[in-house]
Amino acid sequence: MDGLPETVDVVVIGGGPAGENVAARVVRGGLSAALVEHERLGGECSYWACIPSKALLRPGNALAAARRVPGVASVGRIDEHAVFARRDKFVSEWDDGGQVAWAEGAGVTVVRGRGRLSGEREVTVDGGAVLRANHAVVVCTGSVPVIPNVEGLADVPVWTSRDATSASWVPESLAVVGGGVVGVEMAQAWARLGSRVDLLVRDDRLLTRMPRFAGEAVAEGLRADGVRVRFGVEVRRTSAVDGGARVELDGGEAVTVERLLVATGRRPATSDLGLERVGLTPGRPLEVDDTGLVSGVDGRWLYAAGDVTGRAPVTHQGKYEARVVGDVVVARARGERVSLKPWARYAMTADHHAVTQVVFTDPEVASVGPAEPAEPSHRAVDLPIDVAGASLHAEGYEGRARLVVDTDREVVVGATFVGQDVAELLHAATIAVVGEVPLRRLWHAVPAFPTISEVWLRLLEEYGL
Ligand SMILES: Cc1cc2nc3c(=O)[nH]c(=O)nc-3n(C[C@H](O)[C@H](O)[C@H](O)COP(=O)(O)OP(=O)(O)OC[C@H]3O[C@@H](n4cnc5c(N)ncnc54)[C@H](O)[C@@H]3O)c2cc1C
Ligand SMILES: NC(=O)c1ccc[n+]([C@@H]2O[C@H](COP(=O)([O-])OP(=O)(O)OC[C@H]3O[C@@H](n4cnc5c(N)ncnc54)[C@H](O)[C@@H]3O)[C@@H](O)[C@H]2O)c1
Repeated sequence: MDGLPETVDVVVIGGGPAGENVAARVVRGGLSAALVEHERLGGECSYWACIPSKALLRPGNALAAARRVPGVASVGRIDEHAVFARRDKFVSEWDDGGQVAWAEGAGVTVVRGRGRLSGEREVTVDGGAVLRANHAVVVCTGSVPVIPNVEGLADVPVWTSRDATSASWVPESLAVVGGGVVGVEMAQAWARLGSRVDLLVRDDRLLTRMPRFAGEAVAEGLRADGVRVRFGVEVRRTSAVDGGARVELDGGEAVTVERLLVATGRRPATSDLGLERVGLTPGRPLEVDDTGLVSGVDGRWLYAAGDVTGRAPVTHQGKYEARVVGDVVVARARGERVSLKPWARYAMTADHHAVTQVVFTDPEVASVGPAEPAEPSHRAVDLPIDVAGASLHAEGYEGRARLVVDTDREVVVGATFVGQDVAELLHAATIAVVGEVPLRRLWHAVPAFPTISEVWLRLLEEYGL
């Protein structure tokens, strides 16, 4: 590890989207930063999560959209080789050379190897190099999949989300365990690429953190693609058959498939990080305050951002947290006072009130803030998306929209949209929530005709304006 600085202002462990953003902000603020990454710079999102999964979904969504427009002369079929080739381009053939060049160009020192905390402001990298931080260590190690304890799982060909996003062949049949975001996105992507898919869900609906109508619409979309969606089923045991897996369910029923995708959630990656050296418990999320400062460690030097905190495990919220942490570390290094007041310059307030998420299935689900009324003053305003823009967009357009309104303050606190191409409706809702725009002022934001956004007007009318 020749050439490493002996001390650096900030050491960041984990070079996913969160870690890269912390390092870049710190350097922008005039401090030096070392970014320690033991796999690929860019993290899960770039190579095995957001990017490849969306590259696999987009062709199917485009084809389905074209089929909903009578008069589009000839609509082809999905060419899986072209889909995989485009996906491979988006993940840079799993080569992080471009990311390393970007980081170094931004003035960040990239250090290859697994980093572990070895004392106050100190990180030891595989091979024994020790990095000492003048100001802070920031943990951005992300998350790892949770694999359920099912008898026989070790003996069958299991896919995790890494396999499901990087495979370049289409299994004849695929069972997907888990009705969360990975489960529904990958069930649809692989069904549209040609697999016969069984989606095995232990709950009574999909996407349990979204409004019930969202899960119902996605289930209908999956069924239209031939996915067999089964609710209330638990995998009891699995066994190997003919290069595939026999999956036995509670109640004695079984399915035999070529591959079994386990999509049963993720947990923060903190088990091999040296947390015990600083008085914290390995395996637990890193609890942080709204500046990203880790609780339970004295001296204000340990911060965290991204999936590892368990606050809002999506890329864009992790990057938001990272921008806050980077700026806070710079501000505190300059001796500036940092306010924790909601919506202050250096507080991650959006994590509590305005987390955004898009599920990129067909139909899409786009949400911000609470899915359901969470306080006595909250009221849900629900409508089908039934405006001219929608029916022009796709024949027989079906969608739903919900606003959660705080009736005391008369502001929108949450919104959910379900339907084809609703993802781009989301930012308007996010601005309304974060800006606490009074409904009576929102009334003057006139949606252009004929767009799907006209549903905003209908929602405000439904509320009573
Ligand atoms: C299939 C799938 C699809 C997804 N799609 C979306 C999506 O469309 N939109 C969205 O917003 N979110 C999506 N997510 C979630 C998103 O991937 C995560 O929220 C995001 O990657 C978190 O970023 P992060 O920087 O916190 O962690 P990660 O991206 O996990 O990066 C952490 C990095 O730290 C490194 N690391 C870990 N431990 C160490 C160590 N001790 N030393 C050195 N390096 C270490 C890892 O190698 C990794 O590179 C998806 C997730 C999955 C699984
Ligand atoms: N578009 C996006 O924003 C996007 C896409 C994919 C993933 N992600 C993020 O990645 C993370 C992981 O996604 P995920 O879908 O794996 O997790 P999740 O928590 O969203 O869903 C996990 C699902 O697995 C089920 N489950 C858990 N244990 C089980 C068991 N033992 N047997 C059967 N079912 C079980 C749960 O009931 C749930 O339905 C989430 O935080 C998600 O938000 C985001």
